[in-house]
Amino acid sequence: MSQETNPALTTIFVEDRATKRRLRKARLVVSEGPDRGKDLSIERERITVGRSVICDMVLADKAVSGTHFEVVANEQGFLLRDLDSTNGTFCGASASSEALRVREVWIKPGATIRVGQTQIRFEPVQGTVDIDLSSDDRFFELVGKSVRMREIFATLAKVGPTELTVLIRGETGTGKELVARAIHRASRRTSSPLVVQDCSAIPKELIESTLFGHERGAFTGATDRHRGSFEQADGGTIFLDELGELDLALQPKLLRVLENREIKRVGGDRTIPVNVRVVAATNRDLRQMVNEGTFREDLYYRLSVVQIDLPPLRERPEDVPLLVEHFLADVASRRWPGEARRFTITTEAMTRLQAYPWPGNIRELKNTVERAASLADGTELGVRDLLPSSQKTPPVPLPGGNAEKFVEEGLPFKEAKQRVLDAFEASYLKALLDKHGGNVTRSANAAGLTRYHLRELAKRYGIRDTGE
Ligand SMILES: Nc1ncnc2c1ncn2[C@@H]1O[C@H](COP(=O)(O)OP(=O)(O)OP(=O)(O)O)[C@@H](O)[C@H]1O
Repeated sequence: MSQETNPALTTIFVEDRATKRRLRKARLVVSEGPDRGKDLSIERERITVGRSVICDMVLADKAVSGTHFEVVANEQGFLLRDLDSTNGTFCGASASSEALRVREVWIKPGATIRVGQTQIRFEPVQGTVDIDLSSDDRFFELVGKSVRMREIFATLAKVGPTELTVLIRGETGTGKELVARAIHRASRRTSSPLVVQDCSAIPKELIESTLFGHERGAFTGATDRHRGSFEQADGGTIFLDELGELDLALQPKLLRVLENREIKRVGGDRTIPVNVRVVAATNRDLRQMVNEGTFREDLYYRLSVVQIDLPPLRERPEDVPLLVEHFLADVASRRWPGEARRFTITTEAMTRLQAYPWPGNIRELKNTVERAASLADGTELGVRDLLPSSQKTPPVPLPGGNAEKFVEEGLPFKEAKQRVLDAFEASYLKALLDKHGGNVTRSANAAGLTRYHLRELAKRYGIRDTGE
């Protein structure tokens, strides 16, 4: 992958402090194909092109996938990334040169992109777009000083007080629930309830009645009338966590609530109006699921009015010191209430924490720091105290048998489940890739995963593949 030197995003500093980001404008122009003449100005950090209405540039070409490719602007340039399209994305320096099928490539002005029967030119445009950064290092309970987090804080400050539906995307432990809480607290709904509903934690047959409630006698065991999460959240906010796990059959019902703001209890025929703001989160790429037909396009369209992409902690190590300080102060105030005693941490230990990739993100960092501080004899923490849990303890053996241990340790359900899942995903992927000689295409086919999803997982667990 050859790299462009001209950054698409530049950070502007005032006296050592990043104050805003500047995006170099560019545009995509369709030069051949059914949509000839269509163009899209790139004025955001990420744009998607494909046949689906959820895309920023919608193409009519039948040989183009639902979400075909994206262009991401960052400090290195504009990155073109194929989104696991069926017919591939091809790129050449100009229309006449031989185009190469690409998975990820830095594109330069004048580059020609071919998808299906369509040819698109990538062109520079005069001018820039300024992206605001918050001047604060926190937003309600969220802490972070990195440019990416302060950009998110600025967005949250803007969308919080509105009624807009928000979709939060991020790996596990990146703070999606905390973002949802912050949105609720920044809204005018803050004196009404925030109802948190983890869609992956409810058995399939109960999800409809959990969300929308049921009438007495609606099904065996429904001895009383039950108000669902939407009714409970009336006047407030509902946070639908792990939305990617929501059964396809239930998705039209959720869509109806978003469109009409009314629900029907299971076993009832009365429509009940609900005044609820919806914030949803997922650790999956829902665009990809739309492409695969496992997530409804119209529902995604409704949900993604505002999208917040939470970066993994390994991409913002500059946030680690502030987070560590925040968690240590928390433990100190619990351990020595009313006293000024504080924990400190050696420079070497902090450097190690910043260098570690944190697959469990902030949740893992928080647990590591809190455990070390709770067990420490003194107030200075060194490298030995702070070895991340995953480096200290042997990998968790697969399910069964361990549940009692988790409970005994007082591990929250979510975290215990995550540990087992992580261990499973890592060993499954490793075995899968080993079996297929590191070949991604064959491994993905054998496991019924998309190449894109498989590569994302491999990246997360630091498992090497051949890239084929
Ligand atoms: N920016 C942050 N500042 C302070 N604490 C944070 C931040 N982000 C996450 N945390 C803490 O890390 C833990 C995990 O956060 P949270 O539950 O919001 O993550 P999540 O993305 O919703 O995880 P999952 O996908 O597993 O549901 C929580 O204890 C939360 O308080």
